Amino acid sequence: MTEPAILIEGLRKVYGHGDTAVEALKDVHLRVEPGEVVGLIGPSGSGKSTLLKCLGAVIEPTAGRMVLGGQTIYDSSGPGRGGWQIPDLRALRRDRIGFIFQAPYLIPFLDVTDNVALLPMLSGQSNRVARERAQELLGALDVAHRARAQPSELSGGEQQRVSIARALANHPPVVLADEPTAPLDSERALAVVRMLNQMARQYRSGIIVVTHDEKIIPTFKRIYHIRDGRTVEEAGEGREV
Ligand SMILES: Nc1ncnc2c1ncn2[C@@H]1O[C@H](COP(=O)(O)OP(=O)(O)OP(=O)(O)O)[C@@H](O)[C@H]1O
Repeated sequence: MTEPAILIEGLRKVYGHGDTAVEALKDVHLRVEPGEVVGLIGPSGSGKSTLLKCLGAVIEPTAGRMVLGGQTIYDSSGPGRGGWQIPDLRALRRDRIGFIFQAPYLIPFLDVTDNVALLPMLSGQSNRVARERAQELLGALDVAHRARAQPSELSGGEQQRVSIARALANHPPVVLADEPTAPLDSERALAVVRMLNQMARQYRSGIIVVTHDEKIIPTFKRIYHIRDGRTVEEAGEGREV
């Protein structure tokens, strides 16, 4: 059996201490295979952002285990006192996790190619390799013709496609997408989902999409519902897009 792209077991996160402590995640279990896109759905305050922040190594969980691309990154029962199992969390975020947000957040003074090539360059790839990767991804996402444009010259949909290319530029085993389709109309929202599925298959990434968007929820084959800090897995409709 292949290693899952993402494996989370018994994840718990408590904010604060004593009387004011908030147990945002109580017992989260989740598994995403390479090439798979899963939905993460839950009401406001259920713990979705907290889970993404733990997975993205932005905040430290309180207990449990997280494995990304076969490597244990956090284990509260791990060696020593338990906790993070890798020394350089910044390198982990840069090299192994792609982030897609509701807004594209492109760097306004870099052109489209440089926006995508920046991360591979920061990870030590040569200029030539980083630009080749950027061109390949821009082609796959149908924005190659805008490669030399500035972000301000692009439509909203084009900017979002460039932000997807940027998230995939280091071929990360894990991509975390936080409400990536919220501002888009139905057609564009479904196009983004189609691209995420295609990119997941092509680069063998596991993708988690946090969403409230009724337009795209029927497209997931598997959905994790999070309620009151606990996850429940459910088969989705898996509608073709
Ligand atoms: N930094 C923090 N300090 C204390 N409590 C927090 C902090 N961040 C989140 N919480 C609490 O943790 C719980 C889960 O919050 P979280 O933001 O993860 O939910 P969410 O599902 O992402 O909600 P939304 O859909 O509204 O963004 C909530 O009760 C929230 O008030």
